[in-house]
Amino acid sequence: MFTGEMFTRFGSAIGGLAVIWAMFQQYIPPQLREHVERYTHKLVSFVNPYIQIVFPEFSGEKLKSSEAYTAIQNYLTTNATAGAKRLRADSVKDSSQSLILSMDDHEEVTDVFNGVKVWWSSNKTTPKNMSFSFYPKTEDRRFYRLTFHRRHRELITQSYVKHILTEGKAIAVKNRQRKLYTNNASDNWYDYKQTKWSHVVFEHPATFETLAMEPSKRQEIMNDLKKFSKGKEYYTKIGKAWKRGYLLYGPPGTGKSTMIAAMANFLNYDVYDLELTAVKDNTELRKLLIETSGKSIIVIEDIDCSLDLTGQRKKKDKDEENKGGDKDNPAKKIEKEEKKGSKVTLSGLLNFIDGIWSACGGERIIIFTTNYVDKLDPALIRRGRMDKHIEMSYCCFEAFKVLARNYLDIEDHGLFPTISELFDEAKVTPADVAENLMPKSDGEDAETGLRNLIEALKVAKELEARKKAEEEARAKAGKEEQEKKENGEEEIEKDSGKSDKEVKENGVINGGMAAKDVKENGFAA
Ligand SMILES: Nc1ncnc2c1ncn2[C@@H]1O[C@H](COP(=O)(O)OP(=O)(O)OP(=O)(O)O)[C@@H](O)[C@H]1O
Repeated sequence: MFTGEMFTRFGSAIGGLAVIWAMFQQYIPPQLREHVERYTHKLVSFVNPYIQIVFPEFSGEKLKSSEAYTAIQNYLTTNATAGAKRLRADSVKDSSQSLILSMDDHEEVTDVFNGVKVWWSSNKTTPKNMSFSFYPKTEDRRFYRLTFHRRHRELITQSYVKHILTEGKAIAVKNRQRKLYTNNASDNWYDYKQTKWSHVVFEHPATFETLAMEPSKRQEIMNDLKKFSKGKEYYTKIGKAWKRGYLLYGPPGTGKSTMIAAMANFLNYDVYDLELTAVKDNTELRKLLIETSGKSIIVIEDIDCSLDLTGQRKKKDKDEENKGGDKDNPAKKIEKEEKKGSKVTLSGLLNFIDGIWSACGGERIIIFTTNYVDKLDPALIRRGRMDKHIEMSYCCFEAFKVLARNYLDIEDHGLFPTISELFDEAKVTPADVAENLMPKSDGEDAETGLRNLIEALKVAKELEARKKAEEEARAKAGKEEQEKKENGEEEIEKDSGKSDKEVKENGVINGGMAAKDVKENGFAA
């Protein structure tokens, strides 16, 4: 127990030390002071069994932000701040809503690794008389200090520090604000009309859980993506660039864009939405490719409309040109040039997908989408380039159940059997189904949505039946026409056979008659 007397003694001892320290600072020459301080430190560390490692926020000659510091910050924020009493809240760049909590200055937390306890403290120093500073905004030098017992030196320096850095980096990848990039023409005068990536925060809510498609197909895609994202060693082993191409095809509204968002969220990748028509030429395309980061999905939507990439269309254009069509029609020519807008060629695009540059910068997924897969040049989508072809098709009952869960919060309903039957005969896209299920007013119940859908399915079924009947009628008419043609030809053949016979028997063809006449009458017709 402290008594009043002890407090007094303690106070006067501290006061005495402070006076000695002040005199030491003032009267002892700097060189001697340095020596004294050095030996004091040595003495203290000899007696003190604890070791300390300091991780400064900025390091190197150019005072670059230290990766280790950031990794430690992430690690401590996630794993150790539960024990901290004073936290600092910083807002996240590009997001007005998220905050990052980290240890406040001079706060200390503990961590345990393989049963060994360590101490982390967050500190800062403010250098005096800094006339010029490399530091952004502040002159404070922040650092983390790790303290541990010297008997664990090997474990901490060799395993724990490595563990912290790996974990911290993984947390950074997980927590990072993902971005959606698109290529726009630059506003700068010096590179006017060069396209550049610009970005916004990627915040699409689609996931594989909310994606309406057949469950086995969905699982197959998820497995494929997982295998790819963990396949660094495998790709190195087989000597192939770490990238994968997906072709998503199907009618509008079947969820191609939604699938891309779900893939990006599943893998935690950035998305580069490449507008090919805005790219000037192959060189610019390559430049854009090099600027993309790893862990990203590069998307070219509606590839069939993006460029004149199909062999057939090229051939058609050539034929037209040969006929002189566009040569004589300047307006048409200009219109065609404007439509082209870009000089990116098929070979330029193939190079983009699997040329030597496509291997730089880490793992990437390239996705093409199209509503008309038949229009694409087979070279563009052959396996190896577009490794996986995914058909996004009309809604089936299984896919509907996902949408019912998403939109109406129901797993089952008395109307489901009716809906299931209708799906067998009606072609509707998931977008149509979603639109019908979405409540139109507050308080609208699930049954109203389902009944709306049933009506829409009935209409679609009728349409489908009418289309089928029309097709059948057209096919029948075609067949009849063909038969008529064949019969007609037979008749003609019959007729012509008869006349041949007649000719043989009567010699009544012009030439024959003429010959006969000549013989009989002595003149030629
Ligand atoms: N499979 C699906 N799962 C969940 N929602 C879907 C699905 N398909 C479509 N939708 C809904 O329909 C809307 C349109 O879908 P999306 O844009 O993904 O279709 P798309 O096939 O890319 O169409 P387009 O070819 O016209 O670009 C989405 O916002 C989504 O709400």
